[in-house]
Parts: sequence; C-alpha cells; structure tokens
Amino acid sequence: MTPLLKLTNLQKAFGAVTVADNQSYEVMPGDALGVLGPNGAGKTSMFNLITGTLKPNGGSIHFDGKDITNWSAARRSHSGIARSFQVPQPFSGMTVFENAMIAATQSAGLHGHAAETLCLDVLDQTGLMSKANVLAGSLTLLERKRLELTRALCTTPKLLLLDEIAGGLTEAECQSLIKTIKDIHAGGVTIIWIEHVVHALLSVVDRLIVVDFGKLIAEGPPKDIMESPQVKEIYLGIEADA
Ligand SMILES: Nc1ncnc2c1ncn2[C@@H]1O[C@H](COP(=O)(O)OP(=O)(O)OP(=O)(O)O)[C@@H](O)[C@H]1O
Repeated sequence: MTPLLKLTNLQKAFGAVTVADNQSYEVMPGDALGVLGPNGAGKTSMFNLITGTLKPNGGSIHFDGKDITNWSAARRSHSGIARSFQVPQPFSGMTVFENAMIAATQSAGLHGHAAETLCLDVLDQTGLMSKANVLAGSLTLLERKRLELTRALCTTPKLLLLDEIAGGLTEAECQSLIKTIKDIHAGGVTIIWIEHVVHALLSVVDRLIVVDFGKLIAEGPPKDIMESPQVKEIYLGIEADA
C-alpha cells in the first residue's frame, strides 16, 4: 500500500535552530499518529513543512504517492491536507456557518447546495450546529477548537493535522473533543496529532513519534514509547537511571 504521507530526510533550520533534522517517517491511510516533544522541539514547524507554509532546506515530502515538496500551500490544501492551529484562527467577524463555507468553497471547491450540505454535515459532526449563526468571535474556547475542526473538515481532507487542540480545556470538554476526534478518524480521515495532553492523545492514536531538537528520537506503539527511558528523560524530564 502507498503511504498517504512520506517524509524523507526532511531538513529545516532557522539559522542555528534546527527544527527538522533529517526526519523520515511514513503515515499509512487510516493511521492515527501522535507527536510528542518538548516545547520548541519543532513540532509545529513539522506541520508547517507538511502544509507548505514553510519550505524545507532539504529532503522531500510525498502525499498520496506524489512529490509535493515544491507545491504551494493552497495546492496541498486542495489535494487533501488540512490542519487546525494551536491558537484558533477563525474569521471572528463572520458567523460559524460563514467560516465553514469559506473552507468548503475555497479549499474543497464546492458551490451552492453542495457546499451548504457539507457544512451542515460537518457542523453536526463537530457539535456546532446550534452555533451556526453565531459570530465566531463570541465563541468559548471549546467552541473555537470545534470551529478549527469544522473549518479543517470542510476542506474534505484525507489527512488532518491537529496542533494541541486539547490544550486549555476542562477534563469534561477534553473528553467530549476526544469523542469527536475518534468519530472523525473512524470516518476514514488519517490523523497526525501534536498534543501535550498525553492521556487525550493516547486514547486516540495507534502510534507515536517523539521529536527533540527537530530530530525523531523514538517511533512505535504508544505503550513502548511511553515506557522508553530515553523518552522519559528527554520528554518527561525523568532521568533514565532514576
Ligand atoms: N519562522 C521562524 N523563524 C525563526 N525561528 C522559528 C520560526 N518558527 C519557529 N522558530 C523556532 O523554531 C523552534 C521550534 O518551534 P516550533 O513552534 O516548531 O516548536 P514546537 O515543538 O511546536 O513548540 P511548542 O510545543 O512550544 O508549540 C523554536 O525555537 C522557535 O522559536
């Protein structure tokens, strides 16, 4: 089977700061991959490289069998890569429905009834239907996170990149968001999820990678990774021989 996403020797540095250090990994269709790593490790930069807002210094990115390394961010979005941002970035002066429609028309290329139907389906899935006519700027944090998901899903993605979507939520809100993300994954969307709320991540993903100083330092089943002394030391700050 062809990987949905394949990073090969991906390299990116900002001066002396390396955010992608020869990264190589594959994501198969239907995977749910979790990304762990300390602050500043290069996790968001990895998403920026995959979505095309950041250009690598070396290496390649393949999506759905095609070399997209030199594709624009817009072309990648049209081809099925969507993301949520760590800090929600809605059009605050527009309603929730209008925000969804922008994604459906501009990225998914739908119009009229087809676009409206998609938006309503997604709003139903993300639990925002009752807020459809509310201004995005007046939403609560959980609702803004749900709007991030809505906007991403309205581009009809094959690959959904989630950037710390559970941060700042109460435990009850977090559980409700986890259920929504599980439903999205069960619906066939491949997921890569960067998250510091580890229990939320572990309840969804089937594989973990750990990034430190832009380098992939571990990859494998969540249980093995969480028990690895190297990960405990670098990520959790627990000394390997403690
Ligand atoms: N456009 C940029 N120009 C210069 N340095 C940058 C740029 N973007 C990110 N960096 C630096 O690269 C490093 C990695 O940043 P990045 O946001 O990718 O880390 P992260 O792992 O997502 O961190 P966090 O968990 O805090 O969100 C940081 O030191 C950051 O300051």
